[in-house]
Amino acid sequence: MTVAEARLRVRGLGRGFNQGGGRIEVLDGLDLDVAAGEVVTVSGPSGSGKSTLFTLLAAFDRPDSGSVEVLGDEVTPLTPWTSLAVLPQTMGLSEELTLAENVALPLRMLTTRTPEEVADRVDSLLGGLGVAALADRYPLQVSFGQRQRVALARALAVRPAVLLADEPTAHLDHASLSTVLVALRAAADEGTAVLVATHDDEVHAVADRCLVLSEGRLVPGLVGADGLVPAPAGRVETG
Ligand SMILES: Nc1ncnc2c1ncn2[C@@H]1O[C@H](COP(=O)(O)OP(=O)(O)OP(=O)(O)O)[C@@H](O)[C@H]1O
Repeated sequence: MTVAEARLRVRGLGRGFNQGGGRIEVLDGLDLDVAAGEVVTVSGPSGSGKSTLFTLLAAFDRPDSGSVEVLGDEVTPLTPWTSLAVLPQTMGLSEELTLAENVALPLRMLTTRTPEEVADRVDSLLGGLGVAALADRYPLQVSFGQRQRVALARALAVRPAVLLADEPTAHLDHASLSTVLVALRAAADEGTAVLVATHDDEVHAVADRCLVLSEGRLVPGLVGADGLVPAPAGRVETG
């Protein structure tokens, strides 16, 4: 993958923590490229460092070493959602706004769409994720899984260059899961580079590459619902 092709480019990422009088290096020279149009999954045993990695990729924390770039620019807390949209496990929806208003917010703030165009995009996203009927409710008036899909709609609203999604299917039934898989795949097909932390075999199945966090680096493979399994031939490449 060339520099121009990689929308998300991570080099030599390092992060360690002091623990019990010693120090553990959770990420140790991690490299990763994700190109436009790719869905890449990251899995790993509990404690392998997935949250640490996503926290650094989203610039919620600073690495000890290495770099994270989106579209050639170092990621910072000010990187706009049009470049890097983040779907954290906590989702971060505004409780004072309806679900439709939550999805409309980044469109209003970051794009020049007319109110009608914003409404159309919101309808389309909520419809695609099966939550259109809930548009006028507030986040605390819907289920966790419904909030999760609205948060995904909001993250995808501005067609970001890169989407980071942390366990986006963790609380979904099969029908809801399917809508999320379709939305992730559609976002990639429209050009977004999608990186998903997941242990869900159905997410692995729609991914272009599956990577496992092991000893502080990403290697081909996946950790699914049944634990660590070899990567399916032909679908997994190096990070
Ligand atoms: N702020 C911190 N201080 C000390 N140690 C930390 C800190 N944050 C994470 N760690 C340690 O770093 C390691 C990786 O943690 P992390 O939360 O990234 O793992 P994970 O793969 O996301 O785990 P899980 O799947 O259980 O959520 C763990 O050993 C954890 O105890």
